Amino acid sequence: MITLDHVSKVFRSPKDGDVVALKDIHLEIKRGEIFGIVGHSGAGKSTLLRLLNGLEKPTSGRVTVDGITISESSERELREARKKIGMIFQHFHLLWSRTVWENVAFPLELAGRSKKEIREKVDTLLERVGLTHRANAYPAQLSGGQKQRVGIARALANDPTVLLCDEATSALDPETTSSILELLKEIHRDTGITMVVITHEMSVVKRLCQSMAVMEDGKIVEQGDVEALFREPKHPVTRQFVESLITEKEESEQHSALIRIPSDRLDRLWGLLAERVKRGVTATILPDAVESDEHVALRISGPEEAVREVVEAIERGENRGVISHV
Ligand SMILES: Nc1ncnc2c1ncn2[C@@H]1O[C@H](COP(=O)(O)OP(=O)(O)OP(=O)(O)O)[C@@H](O)[C@H]1O
Repeated sequence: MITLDHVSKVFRSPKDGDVVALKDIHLEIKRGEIFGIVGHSGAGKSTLLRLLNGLEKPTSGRVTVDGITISESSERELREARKKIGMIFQHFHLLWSRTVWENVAFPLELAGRSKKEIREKVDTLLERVGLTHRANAYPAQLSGGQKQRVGIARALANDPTVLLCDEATSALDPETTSSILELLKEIHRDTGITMVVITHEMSVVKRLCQSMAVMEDGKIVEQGDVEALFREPKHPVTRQFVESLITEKEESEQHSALIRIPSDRLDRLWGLLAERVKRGVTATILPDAVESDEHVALRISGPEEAVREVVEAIERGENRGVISHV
């Protein structure tokens, strides 16, 4: 569906000299796939995406999208090709003086569709993204998530075969991100559209994409199946991205309970904990919270379910012992 064949891109600037944004990229994205491209800032992700809709031409190599050689197309051919390549952006890029309805109608007007066609299509798209009730609102009156829904409806106006997503959820809070990712998944399920998703958030790749490429310094350093790359990341940059997600997840899953027990019960507590340590439960004695030599305060930490089990077991087995929850 999408092929980049030995593509390089050099930006020539008389002031700053040459900037090599992409170096000998070879990439194939299958029809109907959701493909993630991750990398740190400046890795070349946006440049790669702009090559796919012909906003930039490669310095060398060939870019093909759905049978059209984008890298060799004329401006007129590109205008035609872009109708089939929708794009959504981090900052939405909506027309502020037009209503939601008029924003979605815009690409259809440009494509010369009849008024009736436009009316039907816009109504269907607004329903699809759940914004029928906001049709007459202006972008400034919408939440971030609603603005991105308008962006998605507009991108789908000409029934594209490819949807390019440039950091589409990076300006949104976690809850809104989830709802937009859900919407993109539904659209993919319903239409089979090929999606290219650029992001620096591994959680987005994990939830949305089937395959991915990791970029660094203008090159693809690793690519493949998302599950496989998460299971066995080889390149240090991939490992760094995977670890960033694990840390994020672990932090959100860590729970702790503070309890106070008689010191002479500690031995029995360690016995009880030993069975659970492999499930990620840890216990730390809190020296500052010790009120007397007879009692000790502990922090039990780990996954929520496992922490609850330990605390319940202490309460059950040593109910005379646990004085209180601190
Ligand atoms: N029009 C341009 N002129 C000169 N240099 C450019 C231009 N566009 C991009 N670059 C340079 O190319 C390199 C890759 O930039 P690009 O925007 O593709 O990276 P990115 O991975 O998308 O980063 P970010 O996430 O910060 O947007 C950078 O060094 C950037 O400064």
